[in-house]
Amino acid sequence: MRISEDTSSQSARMTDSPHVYQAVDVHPADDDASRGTPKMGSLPADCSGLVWSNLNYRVPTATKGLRRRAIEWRTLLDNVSGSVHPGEMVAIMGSSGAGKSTLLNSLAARLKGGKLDGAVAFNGKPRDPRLFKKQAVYVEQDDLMYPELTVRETIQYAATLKLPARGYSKAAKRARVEEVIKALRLDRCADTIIGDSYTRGVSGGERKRASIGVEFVTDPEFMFLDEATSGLDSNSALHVCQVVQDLCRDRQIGVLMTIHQPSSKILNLFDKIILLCRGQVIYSGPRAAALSYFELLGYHCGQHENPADFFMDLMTIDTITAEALSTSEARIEHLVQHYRAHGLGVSSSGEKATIHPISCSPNASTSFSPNGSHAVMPNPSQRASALVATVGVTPPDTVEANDLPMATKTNWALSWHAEFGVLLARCWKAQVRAKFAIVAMAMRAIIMTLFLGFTYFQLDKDQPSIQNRIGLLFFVPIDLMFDAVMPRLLSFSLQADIMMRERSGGAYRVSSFYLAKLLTELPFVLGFDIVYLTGIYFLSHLQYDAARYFSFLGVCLLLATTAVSLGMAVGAVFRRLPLSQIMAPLIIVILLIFGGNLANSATITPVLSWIRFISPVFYSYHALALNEFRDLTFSCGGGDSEGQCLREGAKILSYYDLDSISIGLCVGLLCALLVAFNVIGYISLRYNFKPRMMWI
Ligand SMILES: Nc1ncnc2c1ncn2[C@@H]1O[C@H](COP(=O)(O)OP(=O)(O)OP(=O)(O)O)[C@@H](O)[C@H]1O
Repeated sequence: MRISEDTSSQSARMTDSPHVYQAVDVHPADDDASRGTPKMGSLPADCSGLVWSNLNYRVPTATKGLRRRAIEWRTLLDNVSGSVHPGEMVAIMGSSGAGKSTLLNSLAARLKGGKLDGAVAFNGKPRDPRLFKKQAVYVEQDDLMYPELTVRETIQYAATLKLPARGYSKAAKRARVEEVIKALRLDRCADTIIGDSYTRGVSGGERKRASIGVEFVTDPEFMFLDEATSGLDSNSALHVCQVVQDLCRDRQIGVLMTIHQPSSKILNLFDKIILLCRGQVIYSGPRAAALSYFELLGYHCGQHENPADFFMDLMTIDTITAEALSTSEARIEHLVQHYRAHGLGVSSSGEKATIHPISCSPNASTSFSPNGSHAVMPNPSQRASALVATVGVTPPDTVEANDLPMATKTNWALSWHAEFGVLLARCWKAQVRAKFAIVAMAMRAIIMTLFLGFTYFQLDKDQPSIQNRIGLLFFVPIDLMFDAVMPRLLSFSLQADIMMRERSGGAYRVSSFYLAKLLTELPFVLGFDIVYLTGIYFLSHLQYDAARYFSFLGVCLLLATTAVSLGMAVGAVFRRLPLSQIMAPLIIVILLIFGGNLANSATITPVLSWIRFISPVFYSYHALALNEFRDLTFSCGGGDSEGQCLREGAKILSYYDLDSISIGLCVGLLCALLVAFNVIGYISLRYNFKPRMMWI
């Protein structure tokens, strides 16, 4: 690439030479003709596809001074305009940090925070949040899917949950899944599990195509893809892009994707490219015309050079030396300014004509002049006004989709019961296939049974056995708490992220997901707990009495259920796995300090002593102790000369301050905590995992 020319001489050439402009008159006749699109000058009434104008996005970056809080704003998108029409595949390119994802997210209404303004239209109208969520799908960079499910099952569940029951019978949904599998060339791996870093599943390219299939199954009109080729080898990347191109052409859907340094083969698949540098456009137009455009500005792409590398070099800010830095900054400034001032060039007749990004016809110049003559959109604000005037886009205030009144929300594809059934089946399938987790739970149950059972083996009814019983009955609730809470965090985090992605397309309700998740966690936890609790009950020789055994089991299982709910609540409240993994043990430790054994509640400051009332350990420990010690008599061994022997169970309970509440009350309050934790978990899941959408 030769980009070392003096930019002032380039400017001079650009502005002085009419020949240059003639050559840059990039109206690919074949493109227009083949698509039968209207020519410039006659803006079609139906401006199909996605059109945006003058997007500006700023984020607050810093506050200055100790007293005065002055917010600094950083501009991430600066007057960005463009369009993607049906059947068109468009790439957003730029170096790292150029703003590619920011632009993609702003168009997909997925930005979080900051200030966005400008105008966006879809099919000639402002985007309707409830419709756009269905019309346009977003394939995220991280392919979040259940690792235990096969490709076919993954796409099938997406179809079942997202395609409306009215209009799609079960057979029609199955047929649609097979169609998608075929279109994405996933036949060979359709029955292979997705897999993850622990379990081998499909390849990276297949995984990406499966992830596209999950979104494409709803037959969208538009597809956003974020870095669809990242992490893939060149062949897989090409394959993914070819598949996307086929979908785009066959279904006439618009495709906008961010891409990092594509190979020349991949680049050639795109109809248009948008080159971004520091949030500013240096080129937006037909891919085929880009090299001529830069050529005429004095930047030559070598014959054997990959054009994508050439574009990347053009956009790279060279920070190696001060001189290189100023040269590259000057080059970029010049490219930005030229693009803003002239668009892509002027017509061969000498009139200025822009192939303007907010064109309503693919690759055609846009003119808003009524007589149809070529005209330039002189400046960004005029372009925005023109878009407003011609396609009726009035930038509304930013709203969040979930803040819309109920009446305007999207209808759910399935009834609550049907949705719950599908989610329950999916969660259950994923749970039973997580063999590693099941084996680990079984091992834990066996090890703890043997360890505790033989530590407290066949307790007598003498004085030392009082301490052992107390220790065992306090330890069991602690162990159940850790065992129920900690493993829940990881699976909850992954599945809640999947839920958020699915809900951003309006797939299902939070309540059905939450209940399905809770109910699929319980059978394994409670099943292994029954084995473990029964083992230690009989090995340690707690009271051999059916009623007492079932009370022991009942209280412990209620505690385990409460703890599973606590685990889900912690995962939902703290949102991020690393944070919830730190907070969960902290919360458990606090609850066990106030569990009634380690600290005497009478001596604790009232500021803290209330914590025992929200501690499931406190209630379960009390209930288990009451269940065991009531009516039990202990021997005093060598006599009771000091009068310190504790003979009756009632006295022992009183001595340890365990007789203040009844078993019934403990059970009732444990149930209250169970409900409270689930309410907290559900509300937090609803708000912390809410897909935040920013509409303009
Ligand atoms: N919310 C935010 N607050 C502050 N800066 C942000 C925010 N979001 C993005 N940025 C910054 O904006 C710039 C553009 O980010 P963006 O993720 O769009 O870049 P990108 O071109 O997609 O980069 P990459 O290819 O490395 O993913 C980056 O410098 C990034 O640090």
